[in-house]
Amino acid sequence: MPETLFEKVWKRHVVTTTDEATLLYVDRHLIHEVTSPQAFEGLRLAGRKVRRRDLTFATLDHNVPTENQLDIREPMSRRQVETLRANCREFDVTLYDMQSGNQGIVHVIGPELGLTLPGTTIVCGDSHTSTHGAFGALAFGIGTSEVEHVLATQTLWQGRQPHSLGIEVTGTLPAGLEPKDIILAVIRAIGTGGATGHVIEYYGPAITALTMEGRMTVCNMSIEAGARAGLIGPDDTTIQYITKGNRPFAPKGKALEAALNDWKTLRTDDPSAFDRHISIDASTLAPQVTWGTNPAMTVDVTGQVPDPDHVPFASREDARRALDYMGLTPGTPMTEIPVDIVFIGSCTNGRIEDLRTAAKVFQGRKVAAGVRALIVPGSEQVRDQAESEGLDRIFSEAGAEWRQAGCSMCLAMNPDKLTPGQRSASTSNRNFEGRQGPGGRTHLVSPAMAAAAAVTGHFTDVRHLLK
Ligand SMILES: CC(C)[C@H](C(=O)O)[C@@H](O)C(=O)O
Ligand code: SF4
Repeated sequence: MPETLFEKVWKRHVVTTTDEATLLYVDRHLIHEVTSPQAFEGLRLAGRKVRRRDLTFATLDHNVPTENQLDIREPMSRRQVETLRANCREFDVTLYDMQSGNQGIVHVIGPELGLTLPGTTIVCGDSHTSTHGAFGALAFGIGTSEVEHVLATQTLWQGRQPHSLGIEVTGTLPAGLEPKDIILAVIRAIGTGGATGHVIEYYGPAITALTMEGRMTVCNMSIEAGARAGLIGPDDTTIQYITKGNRPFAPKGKALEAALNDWKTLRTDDPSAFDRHISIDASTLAPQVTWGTNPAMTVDVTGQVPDPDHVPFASREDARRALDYMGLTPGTPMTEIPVDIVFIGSCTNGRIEDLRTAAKVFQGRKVAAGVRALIVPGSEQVRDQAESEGLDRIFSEAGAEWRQAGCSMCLAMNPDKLTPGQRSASTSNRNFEGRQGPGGRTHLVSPAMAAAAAVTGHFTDVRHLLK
């Protein structure tokens, strides 16, 4: 029987099974300040220790102010940050604190440090843990009580084994399009519930052609299609990323040789092994822009705000409500919608490649009058790399704000927020009501498209700026 990559990784980590559940071993446990306080408190009350401190890594991301990290004014934020610091001290867990050189969004720093490896299980109290699947890891988000269970036992109870969904992406991504356009097009095609109960595996020539950064963007948003996780089989691109960078936790020497032999076996034997399967052709895609309040409410930038009677996966009422919240009129060309704020960052698109792509569009241009553009590196390493390449100067000369590392305007948990009615072009992954601040209106786009909106003041087909 042919097996999928997901099944292979799952099987390797089964500790025990009952009629309804499976206990999985966890190779890496990543932690941030939002979902860990009660978990540590639970350990404390039970008088337990962290079972595998060597497999547990923490960072600060959601609450971090990105203008000046050291100036945390919101009391709630300050408390969460200080609590994580105190918990890491008490339980002797490694914390990548602000200004350590390795702080950043948890899903950006895991791969950077070589913590994210093929064939491993990775969990974090955060839904976008699926990002790490780009390396052929089985990575998923867990709840706070599960965080406590993993801290105490290094294992996790799972219900029934998820089904597998193969998403083949054929063809070549046209110039000016980005991995973000692939994943938005996938969610647009299958809906926000399209992968519920499944682990997605992305494959095919358009996926193989992606860099690790691009693969992470795609896997990151698996969760927005309802999937439990998303992954991509490891190949030479994966191995280059792991072995060529300065990645302290990546295997070296003999351990690396053994790992490389093992990673070769980490692939789906045959697409017939998937429970379900779909295919999309990357060469037919145009840049994608969301118009509504979930990531499936997406159109081509060359298109128009849709008629609420003809919105796939949404009732007329839901589509009307979304249009109303977004302050949009059906039939308006997407390129006539002005933006107030541009946010380039997040665990979806806050990596070095994303900043390079954005910089190409900003180079020699200015942020349009009345628009504010925030460029927020996903980690301190990304920030340092971008500065060493002079990208920060390109952004500053264009009139954009160059910030410090954190989740920033992806969600309204730190000072970077939209005010009511403000409209953003955002490279993040969620656009529900209030996500970037109460009353804020979010349009999800790629970094190139976000930069194009910044310099023109409205959504613009970035392909015209790159000619
Ligand atoms: C705060 C955290 C629990 C949350 C998540 O799990 O995804 C956040 O990262 C998000 O993106 O909404
Ligand atoms: S960048 Fe956004 S999606 Fe990613 S972990 Fe932070 S808040 Fe969640």
